[in-house]
Amino acid sequence: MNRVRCLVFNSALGPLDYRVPAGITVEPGSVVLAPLGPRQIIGVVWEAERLPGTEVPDAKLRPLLQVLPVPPLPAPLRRLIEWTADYYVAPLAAVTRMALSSTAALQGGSTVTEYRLTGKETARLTPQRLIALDLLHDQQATIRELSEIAGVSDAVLRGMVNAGLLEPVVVDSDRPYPPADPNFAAPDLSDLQADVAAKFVSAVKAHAFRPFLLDGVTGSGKTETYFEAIAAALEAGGQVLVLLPEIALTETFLKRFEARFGVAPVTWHSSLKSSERRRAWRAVANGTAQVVVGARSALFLPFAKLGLIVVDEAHEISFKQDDGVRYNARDVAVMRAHFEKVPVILASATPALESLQMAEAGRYERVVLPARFGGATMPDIQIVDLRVEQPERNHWIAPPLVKALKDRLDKGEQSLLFLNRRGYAPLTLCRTCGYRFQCPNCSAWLVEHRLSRRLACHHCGHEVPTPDACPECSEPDCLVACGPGVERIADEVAEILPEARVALVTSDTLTSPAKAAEFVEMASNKAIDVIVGTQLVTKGYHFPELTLVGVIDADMGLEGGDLRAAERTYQQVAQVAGRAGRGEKPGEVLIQTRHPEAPVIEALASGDRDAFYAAEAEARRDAGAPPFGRWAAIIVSSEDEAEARDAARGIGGSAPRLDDVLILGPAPAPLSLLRGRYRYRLLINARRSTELQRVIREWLDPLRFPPGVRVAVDIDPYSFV
Ligand SMILES: Nc1ncnc2c1ncn2[C@@H]1O[C@H](COP(=O)(O)OP(=O)(O)OP(=O)(O)O)[C@@H](O)[C@H]1O
Ligand SMILES: [Zn+2]
Repeated sequence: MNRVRCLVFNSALGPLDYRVPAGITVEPGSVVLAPLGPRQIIGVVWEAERLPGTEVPDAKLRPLLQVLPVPPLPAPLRRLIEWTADYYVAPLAAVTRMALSSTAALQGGSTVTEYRLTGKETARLTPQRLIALDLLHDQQATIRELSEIAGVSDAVLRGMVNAGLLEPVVVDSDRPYPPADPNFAAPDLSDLQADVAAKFVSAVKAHAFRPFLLDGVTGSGKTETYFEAIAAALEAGGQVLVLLPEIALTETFLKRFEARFGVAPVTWHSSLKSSERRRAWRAVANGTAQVVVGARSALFLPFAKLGLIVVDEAHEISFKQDDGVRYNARDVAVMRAHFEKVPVILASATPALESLQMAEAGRYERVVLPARFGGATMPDIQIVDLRVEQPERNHWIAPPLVKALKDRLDKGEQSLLFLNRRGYAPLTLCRTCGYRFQCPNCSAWLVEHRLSRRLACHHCGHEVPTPDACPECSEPDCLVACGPGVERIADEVAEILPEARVALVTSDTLTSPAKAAEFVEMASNKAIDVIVGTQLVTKGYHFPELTLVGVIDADMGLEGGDLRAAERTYQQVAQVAGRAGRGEKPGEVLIQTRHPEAPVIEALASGDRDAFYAAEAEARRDAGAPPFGRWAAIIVSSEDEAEARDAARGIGGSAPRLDDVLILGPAPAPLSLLRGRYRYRLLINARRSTELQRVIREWLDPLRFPPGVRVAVDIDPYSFV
C-alpha cells in the first residue's frame, strides 16, 4: 500500500494522508492536487515522520488526483518552512503557501492569455467602456488585472473583447531570461573593498553557511562589493537572492545591476502581473532565474540551486511582516542560508543592534568599510536647537536651515528635506467647536492630503473629500491644519524659495516603478533643486550634487516609547544624512530638534556611533529587551468590543505562572481600533534561554474562541501599537 502524508492549503486542517494511485509517483516536496470532501485542494507531500498526524486506516484513504507539473519543493526550503512555522508560532500550511505564491505557475501549460486595446473605436461606447478605454492605454494584462486597473467589472471587459475593442495576446511564460554576464563591467575596487569582496567570493566558492554583517558607512560601496559575491555565484552556476526593503528602491537597484552585469535581474514583489509572477516563479524553480531581487516575500521562492543571499539595508523594519505569518525576513534569510548551506550578507550603514550583537557574539562575521569611496568625506553635522532658533509661526523650517537652503540654490546645488510624515497635516480640527477628524475604523486621526483634497487614514486607507464646513457645527471655512506633513513643508519651501524646483517624494507621489525612475532621472540631471521626502528618500539614492540635508523634526520618532525608538531615529537620520556630499563637494546636514541633549541626537552630532550603540545596548540589557531578553505579543481582535475583551481576559486568566516569564496585560492596544476591529494585547517578556514559543503554544493551544475572534502571536515584535 503506497500512502503519503500531505500538508494541505487549509490552516485549520492538520496534515492529511492519501493513497498514491498507480501511475503517479511522488516524493517529499511534490506539489499535488488532492480531494477534500467534494472539493479539490492543493497540498505538498511531506516526510511523514516530520508531521505527526492521526493514522487513518488504509481502506479509508482517498487517492491523490494529480501531481502538479512543477519541481518538488527542495528539502532546504521544506526545512525552512518548518523552522518558520515553529519559530513564529504560525500554521505550517500558511507558511507553505508563501512558497507556492503563484497559483498560475502550478498549473500545467506555459502560456497566459492577456488582453490589450486594439485601437479600434466603435460608435456606441457606454460610460464604463469609455473609462476602460481611457485607463487601459499601454496596458496588457489578464482580464482580472485589467478590471482592477480600470475599476470596471470583468463582464464589461469581456463585452469589449466581443466588440473587438480588446484583443487577446498569448504570452509564453516559460521564455528564458537573458543571461547575466559576471564580467560585463567589473569595477576597480579600492584595496579595502577588494579585501571585503575577496572574503565574500571565497565564501561563495566554499558553498557553506557563512553569515556576514557588511557594516559600511553610507557611500562606501557596499553594493559594489556584494556585486563581486554575486559575480562569483554566477560563475559557479548558482542562483542569488537579493532582498530589498521596499519596491521603491528596486528601480535604482535594477539600473546599477544592469550596468554591472549587462541585463536586469528578475524582480519579485506584490505588484507583479500574474504572467510575470508565473514566469519568475517557474524560472526560480527550474534554476534558470539567476538573480532575483525582491521584497521579503521572495524569501520563500523555491530556488533550485541557491548560491548566495544578500539582504540590503538589513536594518530596515519593513523586513518585519506585521500581518499573516509575522516573520522577520532578515532573520529568516539567515536561516534559509543555513539550510541551503550558502553565505548570506546583511548589508547596512546602520546595522540593527540585534545584528551587531550577533557579530559580537561571533555568530556573524563583521566586515567593515569605514570610509566613503573615491575620497568623498562624511558630511558635516550641525544641530539646530528649535527652542532657540524658532521658525516663524506656523512654519517649520528654522532660520539656519532657511539660510542654508538659499545658499545651495544660489550655488546651483541640491538640497533634501526629510520629514517622515505623508500628507499636509496630521490633524485637522474645527476652530469654532474643536471637532477633530477621526477615522471611523481606527483609533487614529485623519491626515489631510491637500494635493488630492482628501482626509485619509494611514492605517486602513479610509478617505473622505476634505469638507468646506465643519461636519459638527456646520461653520464654513473653520478647519485648521495642525502640524506639518511633507506637503506642507514643500509649500513652505515654495514660499521661501519661489524660484526653486521642488520635488515631493512619498509613497503618494512615487506610485509606480516608472514614477520612481522619472524622479531619479530628474534628480540626477539637476532638474530638481529641493527634494522634500519621507523615509522613502532616506536610503539607496546617490545624487552627487546633493550637498545639504535638513531633518525637519528629529524628535518625532522618539515619541511613543517604542523600545527601538532611539535606534530607529539614529538609523533614519544617519541614513538621510548619508545622502549629502556623496560626490566631490562636501555635504552639510542640519538636524532640527527640541532635545539637543538626548543621547541619540548627541551621538548623531558627534558621529560617535559606537558610543550610542553601547549605551543603547546597556539600556536594553537592563530592561531585558532584545537582543538580551525576549519579547512576544499576543494580539486579540474582534469586530465586537466585548468579544475581544472577553477573549483577551480568557487568555490572561489561563496564563502560565513561570519564574522567568513576565506577562503584561491584557490591555487595550494603543491602536485599540484598527480596520474596524477592537484590539487587546498581552506582552510577554522572557529570558533569552526561555523556550518562549513552547510556552505560548502550550498556553494557547487548549483555548477555544468564538469565530469572530482572531488571536495573533507576534514573536520578536517590532510594532508595539
Ligand atoms: N570601486 C568603485 N568603482 C567605481 N565606483 C564606485 C566604487 N565603489 C563605489 N562606487 C560608487 O560610489 C557610490 C557609492 O557606492 P554604493 O552606492 O555602493 O555605496 P553604499 O555603501 O551602498 O551606500 P549607501 O549605504 O549609502 O546606499 C556609487 O555611485 C558607486 O557606484
Ligand atoms: Zn482607519
